[in-house]
Amino acid sequence: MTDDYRIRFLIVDDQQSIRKLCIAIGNTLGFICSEAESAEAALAALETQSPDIILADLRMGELSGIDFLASVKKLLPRTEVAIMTGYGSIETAVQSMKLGAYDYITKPFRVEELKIILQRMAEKVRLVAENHFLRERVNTEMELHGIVGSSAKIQDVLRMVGRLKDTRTPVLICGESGTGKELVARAMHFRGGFAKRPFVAVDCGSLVPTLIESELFGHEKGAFTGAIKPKEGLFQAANGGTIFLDEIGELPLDLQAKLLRVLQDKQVRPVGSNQSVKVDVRVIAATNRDLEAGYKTGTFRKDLYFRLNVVTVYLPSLRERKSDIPSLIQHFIDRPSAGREGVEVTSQAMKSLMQYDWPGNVRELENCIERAVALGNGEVIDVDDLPPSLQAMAPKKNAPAVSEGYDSTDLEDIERTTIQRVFDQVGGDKGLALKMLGISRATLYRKIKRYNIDISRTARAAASGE
Ligand SMILES: Nc1ncnc2c1ncn2[C@@H]1O[C@H](COP(=O)(O)OP(=O)(O)OP(=O)(O)O)[C@@H](O)[C@H]1O
Repeated sequence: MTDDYRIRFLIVDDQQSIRKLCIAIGNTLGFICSEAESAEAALAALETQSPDIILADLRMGELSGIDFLASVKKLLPRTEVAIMTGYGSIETAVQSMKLGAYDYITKPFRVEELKIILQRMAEKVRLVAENHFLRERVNTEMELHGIVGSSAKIQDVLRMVGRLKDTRTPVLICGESGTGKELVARAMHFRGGFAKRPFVAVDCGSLVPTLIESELFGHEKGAFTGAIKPKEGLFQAANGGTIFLDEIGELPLDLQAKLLRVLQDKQVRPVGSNQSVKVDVRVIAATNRDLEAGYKTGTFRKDLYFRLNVVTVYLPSLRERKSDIPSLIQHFIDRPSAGREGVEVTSQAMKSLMQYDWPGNVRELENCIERAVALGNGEVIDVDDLPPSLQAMAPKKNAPAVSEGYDSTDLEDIERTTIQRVFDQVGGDKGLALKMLGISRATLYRKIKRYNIDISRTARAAASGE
């Protein structure tokens, strides 16, 4: 994203020679440059263009540089403005900084000096744009890649997400690895009223033990060797939003005590500081370990367990909800990153996918489908495209059909009943059905046709409580 983002630069100065010089510098930095000879002309130009950065002289015509700056900030709050000033007007330059100018440069300046300021401004603009882009992407992904599944177990989880999305209550999510704990935590955050606030995910299991405290709570300059400047911790970064503490069971006991204090006092103390900082953070913790057994054997603090465990959400393993496998597969095939909408799974391959036990749960299924899509011929996923452990489950080609396990009729039945049940639940609302099934519109229409599903009939049946 950063590489493609070309900065739009506007120079505002009444001296043509300065404008020419600045445009030449802007060009060497790869900017898209434009110019205006007065503040009025620049404001008129802003009606049709929105530069990312502006360099403006302080003394130009009738409108003062300060008024110009104030108008730009009002019109385009994300545009960065630097001020050029003569030697005598440094005070005004300082005033302009207070009003939100990025920096100032005194005339005459050296080319290198101006280049550095412009580069820094461009970097800031790119970072802000990138953050915005990432946030949007996460939101879009949340919309597109919601929690897929229509089994009763996953529907219970979705109901919990709905109930908890706007509260600040600590939540503990329990489930095997790859069952979607982080996805559910993100849904609780991004679907609720705090969605615009930060969501910070921390994998407690992968933090270096000696650095966990400073990572979580920050540190002061000189707090330890290598702490050359103060650093904000992840709790402060999540202020106002949610911190997701994954693999909480991996946290060493001394850190568990410190975390408990943070939860009780709602303040953190950076390493090396004698002052605490207030934080307002909603904690969602997750574990694939049995924490209750942990406190009984002394590896997890009982008081912390009860603090975190105000509400528990249990995520079922994939083998407990095999009926969701077809819609998850379709979801992974259809999503834009796979770029393979329309790929079908052969019934032999589907049979293996349904029989397998999925110890790595949805993550393993996701990897398996990604691999199969990449290896496959672009039209179908067959047994040969699956990992060896799944191929072993498939009956040999040309061998007589096995009687146990799922045959293709079972699979079609599962799919038909799943789609039917979803329509019953949503009362014929195709948009909602699409979300719950996690498949594309085209696939849904294909399946409705193939299974001859009468949506209006099911909707009426649902409405009349049949
Ligand atoms: N119900 C679901 N619908 C769609 N995708 C899912 C679902 N559950 C999990 N996934 C996907 O499976 C992958 C693993 O999920 P996630 O990282 O949330 O699991 P986890 O339980 O937090 O794993 P771990 O315990 O290993 O950290 C992710 O890519 C996620 O998007």
